Amino acid sequence: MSLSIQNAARIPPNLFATDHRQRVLTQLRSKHIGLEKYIYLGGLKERDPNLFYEILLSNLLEVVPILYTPTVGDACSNYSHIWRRPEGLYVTIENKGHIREVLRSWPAGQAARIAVVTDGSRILGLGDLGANGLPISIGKLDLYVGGAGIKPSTTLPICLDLGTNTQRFLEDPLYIGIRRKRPNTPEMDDFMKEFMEAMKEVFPQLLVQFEDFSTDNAFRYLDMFRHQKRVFNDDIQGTGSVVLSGFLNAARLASAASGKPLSDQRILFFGAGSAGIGVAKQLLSFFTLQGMAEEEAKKHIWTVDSKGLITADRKGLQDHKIFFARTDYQGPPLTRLADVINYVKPTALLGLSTVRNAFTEDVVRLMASLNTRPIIFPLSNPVSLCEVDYADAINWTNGSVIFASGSPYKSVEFQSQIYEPGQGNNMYVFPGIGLGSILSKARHVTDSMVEQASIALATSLNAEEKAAGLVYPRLTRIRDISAHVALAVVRAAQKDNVDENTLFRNLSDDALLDYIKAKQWRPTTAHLPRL
Ligand SMILES: NC(=O)C1=CN([C@@H]2O[C@H](COP(=O)(O)OP(=O)(O)OC[C@H]3O[C@@H](n4cnc5c(N)ncnc54)[C@H](O)[C@@H]3O)[C@@H](O)[C@H]2O)C=CC1
Ligand SMILES: CC(=O)C(=O)O
Ligand SMILES: [Mg+2]
Repeated sequence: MSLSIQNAARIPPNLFATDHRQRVLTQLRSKHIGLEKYIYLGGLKERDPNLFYEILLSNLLEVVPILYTPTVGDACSNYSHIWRRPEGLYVTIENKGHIREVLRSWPAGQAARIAVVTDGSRILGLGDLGANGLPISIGKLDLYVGGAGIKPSTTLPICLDLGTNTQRFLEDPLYIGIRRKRPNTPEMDDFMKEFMEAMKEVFPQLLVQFEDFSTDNAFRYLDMFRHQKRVFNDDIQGTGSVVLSGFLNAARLASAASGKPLSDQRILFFGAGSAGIGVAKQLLSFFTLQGMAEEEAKKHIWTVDSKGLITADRKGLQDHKIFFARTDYQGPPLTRLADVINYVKPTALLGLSTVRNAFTEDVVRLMASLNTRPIIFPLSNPVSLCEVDYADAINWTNGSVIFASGSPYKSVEFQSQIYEPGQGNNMYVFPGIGLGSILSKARHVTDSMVEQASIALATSLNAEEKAAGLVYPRLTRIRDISAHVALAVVRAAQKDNVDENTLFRNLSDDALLDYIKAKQWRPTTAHLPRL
């Protein structure tokens, strides 16, 4: 018997590709725990990557919350226990001195175009998970493939294993990382410099997305490398971009309801870490795009951290908090959120604090009493750390809230009406920022590329989405949206003269959009399991 006949005989006679897709979905749906679904999908990706991406693309609303927030949070928290096979690259502090060789071991070699790199020190809002952080890099890259059509073989998930300061992992016999505490700043700086140099040498075309570094290091390494390398920070820039976008649409809805000018927005940030300050800086554009000077725009933004309203007279203020520290508040420290709201009278309350249910009934009702349509964005991930649940926000505002959360919520029925939440998550922009940067071979990711991505997303709502009062487009359109975002990113790269690939300069927008869409990788359909 020939080998091919032997192989064919291993496929059951009545196996058809369409049925098999349904079989896979049935198997997935038979699992009732998120983490089990995550493990199942990981196995599917290993067995049949094509089918995995097909299932992802045709069931985005069901599958994204498993591969990404919230379930990826469980996967990271438990990664040492659920680990099955190598899925990405670990570069450890012990590799210092020969990081190039470690990078060269990546099977796809120079084909890599996009790497998501975490050091596991602040995974979502779950803290220092050390080497368990790898699934966040994998999940983000699944969205690059699903959302933007980046070819799977060109993606590179990396976890930098520099140790962990979380004692329970150091004591866990199954912990997969190096058993040591994290290095001090000079040691980490040396490591990061060697790592980034080696990345550029081994993968000259590669764009690096920094992900879930603890706040100080997030700002530090973005500042250190952004003007030398192809790199951006998703938590600072990606989140800034996506929230500006949702905010542009939310402010229009609020302004239409109140009759007040758009520029009257007063924005209160609850949480002032990499995400909070990253978003606050990007939201300055909301005002400057309307012609306001930056100094004036800054006056429309207040920030709160675990010690209360951030004021310039506070001792030992971390560097990243200084820019928005208020100089105009005199009085005792304002530590209760309700007191800060009574003082600031915000039109918008944005949560990036990791504090579950911090937006209590009092707080939400207070926002509703101050505004016809209060903008409330509880953006902390995963759902277990969200500042307020959607159903509560709808109930406590009698349906008037304009809402977007970091992790997904289901629609809510209130007084016989269905309300649909927005999801203000950087997943709406990083795939398009990456795609546009890769296609234009951008030397750097400039501020204008990030801002234009945001505007492209904000203007991508179709008539039906606008009529439904949404602030973000539906996720099911993510491929199309990412293509529009990528187009805006390419154009901004050209204006900033950072496009090494200048071939697109003479193309019309329509022609370039067609080109981008044609470049999007798609899984082949109607196949049977591989032998
Ligand atoms: N929706 C999205 O796309 C994104 C959401 N995030 C989420 O944002 C959250 C924060 O991330 P980072 O800024 O990097 O973390 P971080 O830990 O640096 O920042 C948290 C901030 O919240 C403040 N805070 C903590 N407890 C508080 C309390 N009781 N009252 C007031 N403020 C308090 C801290 O002082 C700090 O300023 C995480 O949950 C993360 O998942 C981050 C990036 C993107
Ligand atoms: C969404 C994301 O990047 C975060 O929560 O860190
Ligand atoms: Mg992140």
